[in-house]
Amino acid sequence: MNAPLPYDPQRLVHCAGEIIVNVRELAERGWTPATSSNFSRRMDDAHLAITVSGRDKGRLTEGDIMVVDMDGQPVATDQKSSAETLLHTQLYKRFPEIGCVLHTHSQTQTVASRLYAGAGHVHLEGYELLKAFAGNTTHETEVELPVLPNSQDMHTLAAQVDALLDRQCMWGYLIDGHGLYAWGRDMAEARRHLEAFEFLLGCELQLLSLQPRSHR
Ligand SMILES: CSC[C@@H](O)[C@@H](O)C(=O)COP(=O)(O)O
Ligand SMILES: [Zn+2]
Repeated sequence: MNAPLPYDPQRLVHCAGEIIVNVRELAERGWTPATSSNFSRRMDDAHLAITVSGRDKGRLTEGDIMVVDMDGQPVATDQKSSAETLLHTQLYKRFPEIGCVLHTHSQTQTVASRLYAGAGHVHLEGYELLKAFAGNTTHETEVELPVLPNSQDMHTLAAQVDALLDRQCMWGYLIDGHGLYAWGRDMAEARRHLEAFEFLLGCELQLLSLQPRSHR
């Protein structure tokens, strides 16, 4: 007889369904090219539902979502979770209120990460859409979106993220030449944050391209 699952299977069905529906829409916008990107949803205090590594994120089905514990270990499956699982679990472990982490590779995010890697952040100020970030109530505010150097070593990346989180409250970060991580208390909030970053980065890139070369 099989051992009982340490999580609620109905919760997995619910979380996987949310991931599949939302990620399909993000993929249709071209934000998950060539199997890139990864997505997760907190199931309970000890488990998250996360995409299996290497899958085409535009065609996810229930079999492409698996369960890992807060140390990133697969639970009741021999599938391999996202290569970037640690960047998800570190957020869930640190912030019990976080319920969803979304990582995408749109062209806007990738170009912005290259342009602002030297500065180490993208400064966003004066936009009405800054109110999309939880806690902001006016456009008269500033958000610094950090840009981290890329690494294939997840422990190096996670250490950089932890150092940033020690210093500032944030809802996302860019990785140079790579993409964007954004999160929130639930899927709707994480998606709102992701879409807001995408829109604001697009605005900044367009403003830059409209500036005369002498002012750049
Ligand atoms: C296809 S290249 C992108 C990957 O290296 C990685 O950055 C990524 O986002 C997807 O990795 P995955 O292991 O499928 O979660
Ligand atoms: Zn990635």
